Amino acid sequence: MVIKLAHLSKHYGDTPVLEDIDATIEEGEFYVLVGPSGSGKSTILRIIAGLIPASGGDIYFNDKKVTEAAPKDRHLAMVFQNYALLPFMSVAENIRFGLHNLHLSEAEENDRVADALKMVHLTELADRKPKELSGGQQQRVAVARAIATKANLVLMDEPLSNLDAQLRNEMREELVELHKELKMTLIYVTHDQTEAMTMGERIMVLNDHKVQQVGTPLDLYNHPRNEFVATFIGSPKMNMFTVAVDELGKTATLVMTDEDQRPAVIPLPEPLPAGTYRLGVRPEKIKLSLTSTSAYDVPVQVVNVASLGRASNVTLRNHDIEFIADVAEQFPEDAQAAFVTFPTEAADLHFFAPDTGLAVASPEEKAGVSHGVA
Ligand SMILES: Nc1ncnc2c1ncn2[C@@H]1O[C@H](COP(=O)(O)OP(=O)(O)OP(=O)(O)O)[C@@H](O)[C@H]1O
Repeated sequence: MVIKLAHLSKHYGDTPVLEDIDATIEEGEFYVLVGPSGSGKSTILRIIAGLIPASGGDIYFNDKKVTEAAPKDRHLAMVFQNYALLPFMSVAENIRFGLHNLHLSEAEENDRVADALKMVHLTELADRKPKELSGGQQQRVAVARAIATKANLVLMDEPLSNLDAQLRNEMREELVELHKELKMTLIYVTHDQTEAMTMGERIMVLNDHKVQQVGTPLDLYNHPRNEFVATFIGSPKMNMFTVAVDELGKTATLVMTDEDQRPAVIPLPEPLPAGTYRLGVRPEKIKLSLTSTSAYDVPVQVVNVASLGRASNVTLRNHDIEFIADVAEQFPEDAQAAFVTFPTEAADLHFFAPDTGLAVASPEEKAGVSHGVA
């Protein structure tokens, strides 16, 4: 099923919740809606399901307009955060209950329940009541109930958020596998960018009632089209600096309030018009060493070393600018001072206009390679 959202909007009274949302979700795609709390993700899902009306715009399923269609006529399945299992019914009965509206023969119902149970590895627990299951098992029942309907479109709203970290990881992998097997169109809501990045084939990033960017995980990571996406996607976050590009457009200097040390000057791989920019640099692109190694490195104070075992996230300060280097080694925890080298590859330097927050197009993008909005 191909889902199209055209100029979708929603407001409650004067309060806007969604503004002009455009998207095409392809047949069989695992499509993730991600954004901070209140950005309107669940509202989009509920409008697609027909549970709430849009204030404006249209929805199409395979080119058929369904904007006004009743939920039962949309033939989709939904998995909610709270699972919504019926407590007095067994696991099998809960799954069967989801088939009620499809008017299948009893034999067909039995087959679908058995198949769904097998797919989520719950055959053994078919006769248990939900309260006799762990959180992860309850989640599996909710997923089984959705897949037993064989709906071409499945909507999931933060389905893993009640699970502990390890179980959440396992369930992420299981859902990705299940989707590969069943190939239904899946629209998945999460506020967790890691979840979006690990699961989604394409991701819509929402903020401030609007679509910020749509792309594959690597599109968003490598080519964020604005400062919001740049800092929302990735962990630890992309570092943001205010820099001044010189008259010749050949260097960017970190703008600092305290001028008594040597400023950080970054040679630019490609010239930029002179002026003030916001510069984003991913923490793993900042080189850190205990001794000075080049004319371009910058002395920094070490504020904190967070050891992850195989890597360290090191918080650094230069004058009043704090930023993080993510180094693939165990950095000495007692280090007080170090030297950083900023990257010099164009791909690792993300420039944004300070007023609009929009990415300053690289020559590649000017040549027409797009990392589009919708
Ligand atoms: N019935 C309602 N009346 C008024 N405002 C509402 C109503 N339902 C939702 N909102 C508001 O709409 C905005 C978007 O809500 P929505 O649930 O879609 O956000 P979300 O991105 O899914 O957030 P979360 O991750 O917290 O669930 C919020 O600011 C919310 O307060």
